[in-house]
Amino acid sequence: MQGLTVNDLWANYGANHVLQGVNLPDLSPSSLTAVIGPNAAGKTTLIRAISGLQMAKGVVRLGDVDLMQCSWTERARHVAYMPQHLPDGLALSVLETVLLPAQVSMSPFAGPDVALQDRAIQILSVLGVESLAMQQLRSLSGGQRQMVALAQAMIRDPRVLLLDEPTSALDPHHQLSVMQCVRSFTRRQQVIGVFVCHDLNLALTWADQVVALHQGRIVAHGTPETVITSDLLSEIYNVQGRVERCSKGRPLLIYDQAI
Ligand SMILES: Nc1ncnc2c1ncn2[C@@H]1O[C@H](COP(=O)(O)OP(=O)(O)OP(=O)(O)O)[C@@H](O)[C@H]1O
Repeated sequence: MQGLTVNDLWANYGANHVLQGVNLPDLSPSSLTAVIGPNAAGKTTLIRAISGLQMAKGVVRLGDVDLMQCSWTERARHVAYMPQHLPDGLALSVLETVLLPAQVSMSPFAGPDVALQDRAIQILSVLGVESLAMQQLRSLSGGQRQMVALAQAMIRDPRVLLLDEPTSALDPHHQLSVMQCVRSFTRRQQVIGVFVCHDLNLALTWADQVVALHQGRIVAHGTPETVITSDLLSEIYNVQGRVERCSKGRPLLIYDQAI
């Protein structure tokens, strides 16, 4: 099985050293990992560095493949990144937007790929937004655009799926359906899933493991309940809080106050 290895990863914006030797635990196929941490901790930079969109130094390997040495196209075949927001001003329909990255490597003279279009519709339908297929992207709400961005990443059939706050604009129903969809996609296709989130209850509920990033360094990793603790909340978020059990026995994070 082709696990993802990230070791000693460094990235900076000028004098701002955003990632300072990040070592992730081994990320295995079919697993879902949440990256948590306060604002400006470096979470987006980390997953962009893994995808190759952000310049970085260090080790990023997928099984035997050294992703740092791959061409951009080869890296993009292995790794898909879903941004927090799709760029504004794209004069494309939803279907065209979803198909765009999957068609980049095709000849401009190739006819329409019907199988790919069917697959795009099928992914939109799993996300519950197939009725939007012919609408213009710029006419959609923030939450609808977020689901289109997810469909765009999924259609590429990546080995690694990197999601930047995939549910931040979604209502509770769509948060649940998107996370169910992501989890079944990673398990069924043996994909390595990584999502950045600020909603720690989302991490407690959906992640197999959690990585906590603070000031560009990993300060904790492990199962959700071993990482998301009162101590961690006060240490990196300056918040007093606790993990309780709901009536169904599931862990639930309660925030008491800012410190
Ligand atoms: N394009 C950029 N140019 C310069 N500095 C940047 C750029 N993008 C991010 N930074 C800086 O890098 C640091 C880490 O940013 P990053 O977006 O990775 O953090 P984050 O943990 O994802 O934050 P948030 O939770 O607020 O989204 C911040 O100090 C930010 O100001």
